[in-house]
Amino acid sequence: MIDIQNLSVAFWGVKAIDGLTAQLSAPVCGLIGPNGAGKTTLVNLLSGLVPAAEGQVLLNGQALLGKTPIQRVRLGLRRSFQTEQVVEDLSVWDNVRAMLDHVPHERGSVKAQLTEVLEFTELSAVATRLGRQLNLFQRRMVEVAKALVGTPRLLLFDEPGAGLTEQESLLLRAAILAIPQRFGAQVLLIDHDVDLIKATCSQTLVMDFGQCLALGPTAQVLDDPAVRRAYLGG
Ligand SMILES: Nc1ncnc2c1ncn2[C@@H]1O[C@H](COP(=O)(O)OP(=O)(O)OP(=O)(O)O)[C@@H](O)[C@H]1O
Repeated sequence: MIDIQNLSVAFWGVKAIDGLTAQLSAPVCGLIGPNGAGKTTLVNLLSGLVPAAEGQVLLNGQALLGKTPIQRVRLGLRRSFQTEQVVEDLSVWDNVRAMLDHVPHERGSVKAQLTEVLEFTELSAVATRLGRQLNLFQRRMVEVAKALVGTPRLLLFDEPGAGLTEQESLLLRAAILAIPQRFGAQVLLIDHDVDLIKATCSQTLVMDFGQCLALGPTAQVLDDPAVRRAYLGG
């Protein structure tokens, strides 16, 4: 559960997030909005990369703001970036294993955990392949696998579907949908692919000019005339 209370983030006096209040409780939540709406700023704020000017954010009841990025990782917060952070000279196995050096891991042995997340992300067959030998989809799935090791509680996925083929997008969709139950983590998904949002997110927050334009069940939100005007061009 992400509880955002009256949150503002400013860059040089310009408010990228402006008094945002939202309770995101669904297992998979969508975050959409036009370019410049403040979506990436919100993810950066949650991960501890930018400070808040005011407000509060609670993750499962625990205050996030004021904690360092690594303290947030230890609380179970994980994120993927728009540009994948795969180490080119490390194998898939070692890319994911490197993440385990930084996170508490209680679920069985290292080997068992890596085997589990590589199987879940359909990367077992390429576990020994180097980062630079992977295609875009495999690189994206390495990001997902890295987010799943340890004890994740909240996964922030920033446009994981961008540039994927329809078939790859379907595989990603199935993985995202299965995460909450299989790993006990909530997912916050930013993507411009409305079909991906519709298929995976039961609750969606629409941001515009750093504010909440709409929040609620995804189908209802996407039908909202204000959302259609601001974002869907209808
Ligand atoms: N580091 C920064 N310095 C100054 N302004 C910034 C910075 N980061 C973001 N902004 C501004 O904050 C606003 C929100 O940007 P943000 O990247 O969060 O939007 P977004 O919704 O993620 O957009 P997109 O869909 O294009 O990724 C924009 O006006 C942007 O120019």
